[in-house]
Amino acid sequence: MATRRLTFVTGNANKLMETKYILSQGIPIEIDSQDLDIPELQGTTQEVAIAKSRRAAELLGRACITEDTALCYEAFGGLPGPYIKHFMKNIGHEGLNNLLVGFPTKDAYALCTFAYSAGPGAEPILFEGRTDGTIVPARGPPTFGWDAVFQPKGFDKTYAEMTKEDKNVISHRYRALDKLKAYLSTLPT
Ligand SMILES: O=c1nc[nH]c2c1ncn2[C@H]1C[C@H](O)[C@@H](COP(=O)(O)OP(=O)(O)OP(=O)(O)O)O1
Ligand SMILES: [Mg+2]
Repeated sequence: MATRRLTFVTGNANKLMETKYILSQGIPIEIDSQDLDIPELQGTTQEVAIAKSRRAAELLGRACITEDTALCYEAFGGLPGPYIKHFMKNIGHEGLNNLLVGFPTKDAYALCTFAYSAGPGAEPILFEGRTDGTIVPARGPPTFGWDAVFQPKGFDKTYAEMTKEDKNVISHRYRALDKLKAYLSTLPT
């Protein structure tokens, strides 16, 4: 099978690393990356993902993938959702816990939305992956975003405490990439 090449438009080195790792397990594909400054709109996770994909393909001038990660609190009807980056930056792990003081449920889900664009003007195609979990006081290395405060359901470790092999077979990103992989394998290389 010929190796497919695809550009991942992202400024996040950890996302890129996990994505390369997960995709390398399935299909012959080479991912390069471009860090383009793309404004992220407000809206649903799908609206945010579609707008980013469209703009990335326009700027790049060819096919690409983009990815948006949301962290959705059940107690807040899915917020912070796609705005988690700003919450994380401004209030940190402790703040992400403190938000939930007084709320009956600490349940949250991580939602990954990959978007594939065949090129400028093409309609983006979305691939979503969701992992359910709970928000807990930080445990594990603070290397990647909110990994230390998210404990997936059925595990006694946070994402940050898990090995990459373990996180990358149950994560929101893995589940979305599983669908993207299946789609890519239907396209000509
Ligand atoms: O598996 C993850 N485990 C923990 N934290 C994570 C994960 N995946 C994304 N994150 C963080 C990064 C950022 O604070 C926010 C998503 O924001 P998001 O706009 O999608 O990412 P970004 O701006 O860093 O990179 P990009 O250039 O691809 O938009 O959640
Ligand atoms: Mg971003």
